[in-house]
Amino acid sequence: MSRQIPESELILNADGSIYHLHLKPENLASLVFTVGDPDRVALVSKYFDQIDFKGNKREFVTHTGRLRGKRVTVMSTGMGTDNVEILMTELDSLVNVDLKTHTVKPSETSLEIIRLGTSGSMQADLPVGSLLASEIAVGVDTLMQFYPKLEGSQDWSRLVQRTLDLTFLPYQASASPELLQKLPNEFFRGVTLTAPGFYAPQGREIRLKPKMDNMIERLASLEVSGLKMTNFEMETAGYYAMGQLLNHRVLSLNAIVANRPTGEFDKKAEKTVDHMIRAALEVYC
Ligand SMILES: O=P(O)(O)O[C@H]1O[C@H](CO)[C@@H](O)[C@H]1O
Ligand SMILES: O=c1cc[nH]c(=O)[nH]1
Repeated sequence: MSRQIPESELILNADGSIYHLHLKPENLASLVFTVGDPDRVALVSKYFDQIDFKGNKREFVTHTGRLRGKRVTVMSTGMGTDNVEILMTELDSLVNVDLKTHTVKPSETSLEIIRLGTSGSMQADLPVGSLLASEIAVGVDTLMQFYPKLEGSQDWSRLVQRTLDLTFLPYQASASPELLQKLPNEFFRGVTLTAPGFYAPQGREIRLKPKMDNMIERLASLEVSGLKMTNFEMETAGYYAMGQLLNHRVLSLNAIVANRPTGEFDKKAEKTVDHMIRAALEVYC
């Protein structure tokens, strides 16, 4: 008999749904698209053939339905890896924990989770309007200081730690190879820096000057095994690390809406995001 998880650790709402996501197991499909912005959920589910469930709590808005006969969920997460930790843990609990007995189920279920997010390019020749799949992500947040050590190469983590003179070791994790290999060639492949903020942690200056000079140039010139770092966003490394630890297949797709070296923002960002959504639904549904 596995450990009984205290009700203060696996918290359920009065209706039996899981604490933050406000979902019951039957509300979730095994293919889950995630977006940061709650308003983007409907921009994905409008392409479903039918929507059978709608729910929301805080920044977590969920629609579940069917597309071409396949059951599919889309949900929003808000911004940042702190939200991703909640999302991944509660999604995992919905499929791998018996919510009635508060015990881990004897057999494990693996979800397919695909992030459809926006991102800023670090490379002048990765223009706004492009689509990019994060092959590797490096998290410069401290989430993984609290979880077991990740398997696999941490070469990028050490290089980024030295380059940014960080007092802690960042973490590195990869996309699901099965999900990645299904993508058409119009998606660039890249190495993504997951930042714990949008402004100084991505080298932006409004009134406050980032502590670090030339952050974008420094990161963009790094190379490991012939790969360069390509883009900034705020969730992917959290997804990949939690996915690896919990055995779910995860892929992060990015609509490039800003080019940091050229200073350009995508005037057709909504179209670029829609293009990414349609391409992803075509491949995975
Ligand atoms: O467009 P989303 O999915 O929110 O993703 C990106 O946009 C937000 C910042 O504007 C961060 O969440 C970042 O990761
Ligand atoms: O530059 C960008 C654009 C979108 N999201 C980010 O996190 N950074």
